[in-house]
Amino acid sequence: MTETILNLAPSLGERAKAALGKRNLVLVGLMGAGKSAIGRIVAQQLGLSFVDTDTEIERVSRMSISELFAAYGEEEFRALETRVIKRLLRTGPRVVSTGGGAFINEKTRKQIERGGLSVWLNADLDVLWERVNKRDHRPLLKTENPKQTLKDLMDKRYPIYALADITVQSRDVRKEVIANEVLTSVIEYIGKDKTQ
Ligand SMILES: Nc1ncnc2c1ncn2[C@@H]1O[C@H](COP(=O)(O)OP(=O)(O)O)[C@@H](O)[C@H]1O
Ligand SMILES: O=C(O)C1=C[C@@H](OP(=O)(O)O)[C@@H](O)[C@H](O)C1
Ligand SMILES: [Mg+2]
Repeated sequence: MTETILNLAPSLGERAKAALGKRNLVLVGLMGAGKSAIGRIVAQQLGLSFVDTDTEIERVSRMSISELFAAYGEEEFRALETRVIKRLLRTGPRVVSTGGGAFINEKTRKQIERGGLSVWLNADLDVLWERVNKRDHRPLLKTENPKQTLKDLMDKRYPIYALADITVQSRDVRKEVIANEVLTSVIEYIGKDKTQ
């Protein structure tokens, strides 16, 4: 006779979802940190919808990020990014993976602070470089020395990413490992935050 053993313990995703309640989860960090890739997995585990802000911007504008930068410049791109993120946060809860510059823009950062829990995927230069140098769709890295550009962006942006609610170290391990660390950190952070 076969016996079915039911595991009734809540999964990591279920526990993190209960902790998160109605809040959005917003991934921030530099290009190549894994925001888009990890956000998708985290959303699956939470049973929430997933949106990558660059993908959403490309959908509404019917242009690629590179085309937008070329046609309208970074300032216009940032204004569009702010509007898109505001709408996505208002219509959540969901997992939102932002583009690397979003959290650096003060207006967008305030929206994220109000509208969700932010997670910085921190990573060192070699990890980022290894990942971004395989593709060429990032307009800010179309420079003579893209690795140095990435380093300059790290110096400028890391103090600001550090303002995020939670930091998780992105590194050379399976994506699922990082995704689980994000979920565990959410549970720990909300457990400690007695104001919620
Ligand atoms: N933990 C990981 N291990 C291996 N590859 C990863 C990991 N996280 C991300 N990647 C890969 O690195 C590249 C950049 O990741 P992506 O999610 O696009 O970064 P971001 O959105 O932060 O710029 C993608 O090809 C992605 O599949
Ligand atoms: O760091 C930035 O300013 C940018 C990062 C990109 O997103 P990823 O961080 O997902 O590559 C994209 O939004 C755009 O190229 C600008
Ligand atoms: Mg991305």
